[in-house]
Amino acid sequence: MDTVFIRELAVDTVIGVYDWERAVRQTLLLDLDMGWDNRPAAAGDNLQHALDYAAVSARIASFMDGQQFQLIETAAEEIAALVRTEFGVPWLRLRLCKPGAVAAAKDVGVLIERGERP
Ligand SMILES: Nc1nc2c(c(=O)[nH]1)N=C([C@H](O)[C@@H](O)CO)CN2
Repeated sequence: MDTVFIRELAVDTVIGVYDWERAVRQTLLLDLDMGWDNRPAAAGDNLQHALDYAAVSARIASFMDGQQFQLIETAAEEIAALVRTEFGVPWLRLRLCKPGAVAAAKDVGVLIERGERP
């Protein structure tokens, strides 16, 4: 199984458990590794057989634009389900970061793996 990946995708959304967070938009950063067989796309040099990272990125950004999750755990779970269902991704690893959430930390977030890696 090959991988198609996205690094540091910035998505703006309403996210957080505190009152002030319900009234602002914040930026999350997302790293995504997606299992995919890249050989058919390479053999035909054809995007139609590829997992289109641009389409995945745009869909995630559009989805998160309209959400108001409290926890990044929930956001990560929903993004993972969307990518697996809509793009037919059998396995993924998603790292969702909320930079600045803890002033003394460089970064905080969650890392999840969903699906089976063939
Ligand atoms: N495991 C988590 N811990 C915390 C979250 C979260 O989403 N998952 N969120 C917050 C607050 O919203 C925080 O980001 C505000 O700075 C606290 N802990």
